[in-house]
Amino acid sequence: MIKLTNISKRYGEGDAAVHAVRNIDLEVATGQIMGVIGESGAGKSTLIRCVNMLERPTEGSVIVDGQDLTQLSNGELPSARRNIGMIFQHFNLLASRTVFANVALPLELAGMDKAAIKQRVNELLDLVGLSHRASAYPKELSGGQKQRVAIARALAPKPKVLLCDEATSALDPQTTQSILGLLKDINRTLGLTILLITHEMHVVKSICDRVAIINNGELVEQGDVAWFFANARTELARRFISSTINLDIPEEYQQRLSAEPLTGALPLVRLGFTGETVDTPLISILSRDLGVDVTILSADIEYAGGVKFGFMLAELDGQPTQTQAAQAYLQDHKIQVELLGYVRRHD
Ligand SMILES: Nc1ncnc2c1ncn2[C@@H]1O[C@H](COP(=O)(O)OP(=O)(O)OP(=O)(O)O)[C@@H](O)[C@H]1O
Repeated sequence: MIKLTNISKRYGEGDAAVHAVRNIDLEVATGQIMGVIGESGAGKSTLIRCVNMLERPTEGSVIVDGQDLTQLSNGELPSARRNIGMIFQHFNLLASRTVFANVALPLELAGMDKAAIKQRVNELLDLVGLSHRASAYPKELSGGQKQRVAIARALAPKPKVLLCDEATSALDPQTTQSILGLLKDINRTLGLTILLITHEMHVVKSICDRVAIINNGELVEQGDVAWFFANARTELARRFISSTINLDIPEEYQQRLSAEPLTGALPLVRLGFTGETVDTPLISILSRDLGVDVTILSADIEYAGGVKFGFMLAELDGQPTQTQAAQAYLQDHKIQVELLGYVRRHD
């Protein structure tokens, strides 16, 4: 649905030039939710604004629904943009218009007749749960409600793609979750393709199917969300991931941890669950069939991108041959096993 090929965007010329985006290739399939994550200044806003030509890329092509937008003149862009809705961090509602009139605006501009506008706006307000606030003004709404109005307005021309520019960054955690839930619902019910940018990994984890990381204007890594959480290669990606997962080894265990398998010390392992992990009642099997007791120190197992993934820190208690067999069993079931060391028993 969206295909960016070799996109670069440079602001300014010569020594003062800023290369905000460099040689990015990115594809978002129809019906998918793709998240682009990066730190401040990485080039996220520039990239997403290139998708609807709010910024014209210096190089590369932007194909949305089969149409190369870089080939269109400024006069041809408005009609192509009807296929592409956009929402923003600060909502960008018109303060002088009611909720109803804000949502109606793109339909008025498209020349739709009044009765049809009324019907469509009412449908949209129903979809975003704001029918009861149709005659309110933006200043009378909460942040979450304002973003719902912005979503309804973006959906009014029935776009095939929705671009979300840090759409939840100005909202508190609970409101963020409700807006993300709404976006996911819309994605499912309308089959809408969504490209979002964010600096928060939990946004990606909550609703995205795929994720791409950008740094210094370049695409660093991309993949399915579940795969990514367990397999990310770069330090930056790991940093984003660990911002959502707390799997530190408790202090008390750190002190008793050694790299060598001292007599009587028990292996401490970090288990990684990915989209490929075979669903298995692993703790019962390790203890019943392999004679290994498992003590879970901490675990963060989540459901994202349609699969379970996450990590677990666990101590394996048994004879060395048994704990080795247990690790082999886990690996056979596509659980990643990282041996962190051996924990001495209390003196
Ligand atoms: N209109 C502009 N003129 C000149 N430089 C710009 C312009 N817009 C962005 N930049 C520069 O391009 C780089 C990327 O900015 P961009 O806003 O795309 O990053 P971002 O990842 O969205 O950051 P943030 O999360 O802080 O908004 C930055 O160095 C920024 O200063």
